Amino acid sequence: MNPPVVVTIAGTDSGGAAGIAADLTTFAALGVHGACVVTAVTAQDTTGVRAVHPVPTQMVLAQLDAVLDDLPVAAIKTGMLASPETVVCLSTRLRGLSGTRPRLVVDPVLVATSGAVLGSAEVVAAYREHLLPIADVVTPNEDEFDALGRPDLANVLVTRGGDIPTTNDHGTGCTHSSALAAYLAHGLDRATAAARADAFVARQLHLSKDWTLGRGRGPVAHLHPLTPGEIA
Ligand SMILES: Nc1ncnc2c1ncn2[C@@H]1O[C@H](COP(=O)(O)OP(=O)(O)OP(=O)(O)O)[C@@H](O)[C@H]1O
Ligand SMILES: Cc1ncc(COP(=O)(O)O)c(N)n1
Repeated sequence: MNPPVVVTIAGTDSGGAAGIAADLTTFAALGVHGACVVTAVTAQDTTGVRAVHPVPTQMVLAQLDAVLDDLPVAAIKTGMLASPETVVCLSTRLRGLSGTRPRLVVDPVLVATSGAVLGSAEVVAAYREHLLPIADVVTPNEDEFDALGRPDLANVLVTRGGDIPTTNDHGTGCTHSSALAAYLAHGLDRATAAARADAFVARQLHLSKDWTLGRGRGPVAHLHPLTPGEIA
């Protein structure tokens, strides 16, 4: 039987903790086929974001069209969208889809765990006007919820960290929203998918809580460790 297909529309993180790397490994862990549309390349590590190179909007749309024209997409997750044009054009494209529209999870990545600002005021305005109204679920953290003007919408699910003591939390928001999209693609309702996504992230944070990767906020584990016998 075919796995459900989920697309992430997001940026890269050269340190492998957040963005596309987190999304695709989370999809693999949860049994969905992952496709990816790259919106920006970041030079980033566990300590911060050094540089951002946005992908031109036309190239973002070309990637998305290639995926949508060919694959039976069950769910889409958006992460860092990098420019207001990309937010607006993407929203227009998604709103115009005919047939059964894929479930849409919008993680409005505006502030990184390191504190770096990843979305300008223009990006925020484009989210509010164009993307939030068509999302099934929007998953801002507290800072992003504030930046968006605390929208009073039924589809907004504010994420609030948790009580696992760890500083290895770089990529948790990406992992969480990707898990939510994967569970929706498997056919779960929103409340069940959200509860499962919380449980998945908690388990992954436990797996990586004692890692000492990098000098800053280390990556959350995205996959499950294989036993030595399974690897060799
Ligand atoms: N320390 C923790 N203990 C338990 N669960 C956690 C912890 N940190 C994060 N989570 C889980 O991960 C989810 C996302 O976390 P959080 O809101 O901190 O992400 P973020 O990286 O700030 O999000 P974004 O991608 O929107 O910037 C939370 O809803 C929660 O389920
Ligand atoms: C490319 C990219 N996408 C998303 C995030 C946010 O993730 P986090 O909030 O864990 O820093 C990031 N830092 N980089």
